[in-house]
Amino acid sequence: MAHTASGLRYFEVQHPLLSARIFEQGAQLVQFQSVGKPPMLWVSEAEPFKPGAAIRGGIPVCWPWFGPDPQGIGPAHGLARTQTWQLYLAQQTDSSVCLGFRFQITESSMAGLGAELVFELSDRLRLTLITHNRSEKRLTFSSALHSYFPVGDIRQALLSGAAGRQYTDSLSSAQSTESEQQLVFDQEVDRIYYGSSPWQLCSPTLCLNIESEGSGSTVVWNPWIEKSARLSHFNPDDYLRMLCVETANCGADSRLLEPGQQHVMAVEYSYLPLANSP
Ligand SMILES: O=P(O)(O)OC[C@H]1O[C@@H](O)[C@H](O)[C@@H](O)[C@@H]1O
Repeated sequence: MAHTASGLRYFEVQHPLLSARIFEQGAQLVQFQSVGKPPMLWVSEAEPFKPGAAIRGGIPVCWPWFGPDPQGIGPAHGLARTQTWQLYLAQQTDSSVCLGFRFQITESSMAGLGAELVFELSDRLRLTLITHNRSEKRLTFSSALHSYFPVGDIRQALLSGAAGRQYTDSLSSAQSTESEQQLVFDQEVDRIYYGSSPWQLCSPTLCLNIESEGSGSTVVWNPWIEKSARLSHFNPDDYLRMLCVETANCGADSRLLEPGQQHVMAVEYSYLPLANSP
Protein backbone atom coordinates (compact mmCIF):
# COMPACT_ATOMS: atom_id res chain seq x y z
CA MET A 1 0.00 0.00 0.00
CA ALA A 2 1.29 3.45 -0.95
CA HIS A 3 0.12 6.91 0.08
CA THR A 4 0.05 10.44 -1.30
CA ALA A 5 2.11 13.24 0.28
CA SER A 6 -1.12 14.33 2.02
CA GLY A 7 -1.54 10.86 3.56
CA LEU A 8 -4.27 9.26 1.44
CA ARG A 9 -3.60 5.55 1.10
CA TYR A 10 -4.04 3.64 -2.14
CA PHE A 11 -3.51 0.21 -3.69
CA GLU A 12 -1.38 0.09 -6.80
CA VAL A 13 -2.23 -2.89 -9.03
CA GLN A 14 0.45 -4.01 -11.48
CA HIS A 15 -0.41 -7.11 -13.54
CA PRO A 16 1.14 -8.14 -16.89
CA LEU A 17 -2.20 -7.35 -18.56
CA LEU A 18 -3.39 -4.26 -16.69
CA SER A 19 -2.67 -1.54 -14.18
CA ALA A 20 -4.93 0.23 -11.71
CA ARG A 21 -4.91 2.47 -8.64
CA ILE A 22 -7.64 2.39 -6.00
CA PHE A 23 -7.88 4.72 -3.00
CA GLU A 24 -9.08 3.31 0.32
CA GLN A 25 -11.04 6.52 0.77
CA GLY A 26 -14.27 6.01 -1.11
CA ALA A 27 -12.96 2.72 -2.61
CA GLN A 28 -12.24 5.05 -5.47
CA LEU A 29 -10.64 3.70 -8.60
CA VAL A 30 -8.70 6.58 -10.17
CA GLN A 31 -6.72 4.76 -12.81
CA PHE A 32 -7.35 1.70 -14.97
CA GLN A 33 -5.63 0.67 -18.16
CA SER A 34 -5.59 -2.63 -19.97
CA VAL A 35 -2.30 -3.38 -21.76
CA GLY A 36 -2.19 -1.86 -25.25
CA LYS A 37 -5.33 0.20 -24.59
CA PRO A 38 -5.78 3.84 -23.56
CA PRO A 39 -6.35 4.96 -19.95
CA MET A 40 -10.02 4.46 -19.14
CA LEU A 41 -10.47 7.08 -16.43
CA TRP A 42 -9.89 10.81 -16.06
CA VAL A 43 -8.66 12.65 -12.96
CA SER A 44 -8.23 16.42 -12.80
CA GLU A 45 -4.67 17.69 -12.66
CA ALA A 46 -6.00 20.09 -10.01
CA GLU A 47 -6.83 17.18 -7.68
CA PRO A 48 -4.90 17.57 -4.38
CA PHE A 49 -5.88 14.14 -2.92
CA LYS A 50 -6.78 15.52 0.50
CA PRO A 51 -8.12 13.25 3.27
CA GLY A 52 -11.83 13.87 3.80
CA ALA A 53 -12.35 15.68 0.48
CA ALA A 54 -13.99 14.02 -2.54
CA ILE A 55 -11.51 13.14 -5.29
CA ARG A 56 -12.36 14.77 -8.64
CA GLY A 57 -12.08 11.95 -11.14
CA GLY A 58 -11.94 8.21 -11.57
CA ILE A 59 -15.09 6.55 -10.26
CA PRO A 60 -16.43 8.22 -7.10
CA VAL A 61 -19.05 6.05 -5.42
CA CYS A 62 -22.13 8.14 -4.62
CA TRP A 63 -23.89 6.20 -1.85
CA PRO A 64 -26.29 5.94 0.01
CA TRP A 65 -27.70 8.95 -1.76
CA PHE A 66 -27.08 10.62 -5.08
CA GLY A 67 -27.23 14.45 -5.21
CA PRO A 68 -28.29 16.40 -2.13
CA ASP A 69 -28.93 14.50 1.13
CA PRO A 70 -32.70 13.78 1.18
CA GLN A 71 -32.59 14.63 4.91
CA GLY A 72 -30.74 17.88 4.28
CA ILE A 73 -27.92 17.08 6.72
CA GLY A 74 -25.06 15.29 5.00
CA PRO A 75 -22.81 16.10 2.02
CA ALA A 76 -23.80 15.91 -1.64
CA HIS A 77 -23.54 12.44 -3.18
CA GLY A 78 -23.57 10.56 0.12
CA LEU A 79 -21.17 9.57 2.86
CA ALA A 80 -19.16 6.89 1.12
CA ARG A 81 -16.85 8.86 -1.12
CA THR A 82 -15.01 10.56 1.75
CA GLN A 83 -14.88 7.58 4.13
CA THR A 84 -12.38 4.75 4.39
CA TRP A 85 -13.57 1.43 2.96
CA GLN A 86 -12.14 -1.91 4.11
CA LEU A 87 -10.46 -4.25 1.65
CA TYR A 88 -11.90 -7.76 2.18
CA LEU A 89 -11.09 -9.56 -1.08
CA ALA A 90 -7.95 -9.70 -3.24
CA GLN A 91 -7.46 -12.37 -5.90
CA GLN A 92 -5.31 -12.65 -8.96
CA THR A 93 -5.32 -14.99 -11.98
CA ASP A 94 -3.27 -15.04 -15.20
CA SER A 95 -5.81 -12.73 -16.81
CA SER A 96 -7.47 -10.73 -14.05
CA VAL A 97 -7.36 -9.10 -10.64
CA CYS A 98 -10.34 -8.95 -8.32
CA LEU A 99 -10.56 -6.59 -5.33
CA GLY A 100 -13.48 -6.12 -2.96
CA PHE A 101 -14.13 -3.30 -0.47
CA ARG A 102 -16.86 -2.75 2.08
CA PHE A 103 -18.37 0.12 4.00
CA GLN A 104 -21.04 0.08 6.71
CA ILE A 105 -23.13 2.90 8.16
CA THR A 106 -23.14 2.56 11.94
CA GLU A 107 -24.76 5.83 12.99
CA SER A 108 -27.63 8.02 11.78
CA SER A 109 -31.07 7.09 10.53
CA MET A 110 -29.43 4.92 7.85
CA ALA A 111 -27.48 2.78 10.33
CA GLY A 112 -27.51 -0.86 9.20
CA LEU A 113 -27.13 -0.02 5.53
CA GLY A 114 -23.92 -1.41 4.08
CA ALA A 115 -22.19 -1.60 0.73
CA GLU A 116 -19.74 -3.91 -0.96
CA LEU A 117 -17.93 -2.87 -4.09
CA VAL A 118 -16.13 -5.50 -6.16
CA PHE A 119 -13.70 -4.54 -8.92
CA GLU A 120 -12.95 -7.11 -11.63
CA LEU A 121 -10.02 -5.87 -13.63
CA SER A 122 -9.08 -7.64 -16.87
CA ASP A 123 -9.17 -6.67 -20.55
CA ARG A 124 -12.24 -4.75 -19.37
CA LEU A 125 -13.45 -3.24 -16.12
CA ARG A 126 -16.42 -4.48 -14.13
CA LEU A 127 -17.77 -2.99 -10.90
CA THR A 128 -20.46 -4.60 -8.75
CA LEU A 129 -22.06 -2.51 -6.01
CA ILE A 130 -24.11 -4.49 -3.49
CA THR A 131 -26.26 -2.56 -1.03
CA HIS A 132 -27.71 -4.46 1.92
CA ASN A 133 -30.08 -3.52 4.68
CA ARG A 134 -29.14 -5.14 8.00
CA SER A 135 -31.33 -2.83 10.04
CA GLU A 136 -34.81 -3.62 11.27
CA LYS A 137 -36.59 -1.00 9.19
CA ARG A 138 -37.20 -0.25 5.53
CA LEU A 139 -34.55 2.01 4.07
CA THR A 140 -34.43 3.94 0.81
CA PHE A 141 -31.15 4.62 -0.91
CA SER A 142 -29.83 5.98 -4.18
CA SER A 143 -26.40 5.56 -5.71
CA ALA A 144 -24.19 6.19 -8.71
CA LEU A 145 -20.87 4.97 -10.00
CA HIS A 146 -19.85 8.47 -11.06
CA SER A 147 -17.34 7.53 -13.74
CA TYR A 148 -15.24 10.29 -15.32
CA PHE A 149 -14.01 9.34 -18.81
CA PRO A 150 -11.16 11.10 -20.64
CA VAL A 151 -12.55 12.29 -23.97
CA GLY A 152 -9.64 14.37 -25.28
CA ASP A 153 -11.98 17.04 -26.64
CA ILE A 154 -15.59 17.02 -25.43
CA ARG A 155 -16.65 18.80 -28.63
CA GLN A 156 -15.69 15.67 -30.56
CA ALA A 157 -17.29 13.14 -28.20
CA LEU A 158 -20.40 11.18 -29.18
CA LEU A 159 -22.61 9.24 -26.79
CA SER A 160 -25.11 6.69 -28.16
CA GLY A 161 -27.77 4.88 -26.19
CA ALA A 162 -30.08 7.71 -25.14
CA ALA A 163 -32.53 7.60 -28.06
CA GLY A 164 -36.11 6.99 -26.99
CA ARG A 165 -35.35 7.21 -23.27
CA GLN A 166 -37.20 9.42 -20.85
CA TYR A 167 -35.00 11.84 -19.00
CA THR A 168 -35.09 14.50 -16.33
CA ASP A 169 -33.04 17.56 -17.12
CA SER A 170 -31.55 18.42 -13.73
CA LEU A 171 -30.83 21.99 -14.91
CA SER A 172 -34.51 22.81 -15.53
CA SER A 173 -36.31 19.86 -13.84
CA ALA A 174 -38.10 19.30 -17.19
CA GLN A 175 -39.03 15.76 -18.23
CA SER A 176 -38.54 14.81 -21.89
CA THR A 177 -38.00 11.90 -24.23
CA GLU A 178 -34.69 11.84 -26.07
CA SER A 179 -35.00 12.11 -29.84
CA GLU A 180 -31.28 12.22 -30.71
CA GLN A 181 -29.54 9.01 -31.78
CA GLN A 182 -26.22 10.40 -30.61
CA LEU A 183 -25.62 13.04 -27.98
CA VAL A 184 -23.07 15.72 -28.83
CA PHE A 185 -21.78 18.22 -26.29
CA ASP A 186 -21.69 21.98 -26.78
CA GLN A 187 -23.09 23.23 -23.47
CA GLU A 188 -23.64 22.20 -19.84
CA VAL A 189 -25.47 18.89 -19.55
CA ASP A 190 -26.84 17.32 -16.35
CA ARG A 191 -29.51 14.71 -17.03
CA ILE A 192 -30.88 11.53 -15.55
CA TYR A 193 -31.78 9.11 -18.34
CA TYR A 194 -34.13 6.29 -17.35
CA GLY A 195 -34.05 2.75 -18.70
CA SER A 196 -31.19 0.32 -18.94
CA SER A 197 -28.02 0.08 -20.95
CA PRO A 198 -26.08 -0.23 -23.22
CA TRP A 199 -24.30 3.03 -23.98
CA GLN A 200 -21.42 3.65 -26.36
CA LEU A 201 -19.04 6.51 -25.86
CA CYS A 202 -16.76 7.44 -28.72
CA SER A 203 -14.14 10.18 -28.46
CA PRO A 204 -10.71 10.95 -29.92
CA THR A 205 -8.99 9.24 -26.97
CA LEU A 206 -11.38 6.53 -25.81
CA CYS A 207 -14.25 4.46 -27.17
CA LEU A 208 -16.20 2.31 -24.72
CA ASN A 209 -19.23 0.10 -24.44
CA ILE A 210 -21.06 0.49 -21.11
CA GLU A 211 -23.48 -2.23 -19.97
CA SER A 212 -25.17 -2.46 -16.63
CA GLU A 213 -27.38 -4.72 -14.55
CA GLY A 214 -29.69 -3.67 -11.74
CA SER A 215 -29.53 -0.02 -12.83
CA GLY A 216 -32.50 1.85 -14.28
CA SER A 217 -30.91 5.28 -14.54
CA THR A 218 -27.79 6.87 -16.01
CA VAL A 219 -26.54 10.37 -15.30
CA VAL A 220 -24.84 12.22 -18.14
CA TRP A 221 -22.88 15.22 -16.89
CA ASN A 222 -20.47 17.84 -18.15
CA PRO A 223 -20.28 21.17 -16.26
CA TRP A 224 -19.16 23.27 -19.26
CA ILE A 225 -17.63 26.71 -18.69
CA GLU A 226 -19.55 28.54 -15.93
CA LYS A 227 -20.09 25.62 -13.59
CA SER A 228 -16.44 24.57 -13.99
CA ALA A 229 -15.46 27.75 -12.15
CA ARG A 230 -17.55 26.68 -9.12
CA LEU A 231 -16.30 23.10 -8.86
CA SER A 232 -13.73 21.94 -6.33
CA HIS A 233 -10.47 20.37 -7.59
CA PHE A 234 -11.23 21.30 -11.21
CA ASN A 235 -9.31 23.49 -13.65
CA PRO A 236 -11.33 26.06 -15.63
CA ASP A 237 -10.81 24.17 -18.90
CA ASP A 238 -11.10 20.64 -17.49
CA TYR A 239 -14.65 20.39 -18.87
CA LEU A 240 -13.07 20.00 -22.32
CA ARG A 241 -11.37 16.75 -21.35
CA MET A 242 -14.01 14.76 -19.43
CA LEU A 243 -17.49 13.33 -19.62
CA CYS A 244 -19.34 11.57 -16.82
CA VAL A 245 -21.65 8.68 -17.72
CA GLU A 246 -22.83 7.44 -14.34
CA THR A 247 -24.51 4.08 -13.91
CA ALA A 248 -27.05 4.71 -11.18
CA ASN A 249 -30.06 3.96 -9.08
CA CYS A 250 -31.17 7.56 -8.67
CA GLY A 251 -34.12 9.93 -9.05
CA ALA A 252 -37.25 7.88 -9.73
CA ASP A 253 -34.99 4.79 -9.84
CA SER A 254 -34.00 5.11 -6.14
CA ARG A 255 -34.53 1.81 -4.32
CA LEU A 256 -36.34 0.66 -1.19
CA LEU A 257 -34.85 -2.21 0.80
CA GLU A 258 -36.81 -4.22 3.34
CA PRO A 259 -34.86 -5.49 6.40
CA GLY A 260 -32.53 -8.27 5.26
CA GLN A 261 -32.82 -7.40 1.57
CA GLN A 262 -30.01 -6.46 -0.78
CA HIS A 263 -29.75 -4.86 -4.19
CA VAL A 264 -27.02 -5.54 -6.75
CA MET A 265 -26.00 -3.04 -9.40
CA ALA A 266 -23.16 -3.84 -11.79
CA VAL A 267 -21.52 -2.14 -14.74
CA GLU A 268 -19.02 -3.35 -17.29
CA TYR A 269 -16.91 -1.00 -19.37
CA SER A 270 -15.26 -2.64 -22.37
CA TYR A 271 -12.95 -1.02 -24.87
CA LEU A 272 -14.16 -0.43 -28.44
CA PRO A 273 -11.70 0.34 -31.24
CA LEU A 274 -10.92 4.06 -31.55
CA ALA A 275 -12.90 5.58 -34.41
CA ASN A 276 -9.72 6.57 -36.30
CA SER A 277 -7.87 3.26 -35.75
CA PRO A 278 -7.38 0.90 -38.73
O1 LIG B 1 -19.16 18.42 -7.29
P1 LIG B 1 -19.75 17.05 -6.99
O2 LIG B 1 -20.42 16.96 -5.66
O3 LIG B 1 -18.71 15.98 -7.19
O4 LIG B 1 -20.87 16.80 -8.07
C1 LIG B 1 -20.56 16.84 -9.42
C2 LIG B 1 -21.80 16.64 -10.28
O5 LIG B 1 -22.20 15.29 -10.16
C3 LIG B 1 -23.23 14.94 -11.08
O6 LIG B 1 -23.51 13.59 -10.93
C4 LIG B 1 -24.47 15.76 -10.80
O7 LIG B 1 -25.48 15.40 -11.71
C5 LIG B 1 -24.12 17.23 -10.91
O8 LIG B 1 -25.26 18.02 -10.61
C6 LIG B 1 -22.97 17.56 -9.98
O9 LIG B 1 -22.57 18.91 -10.15
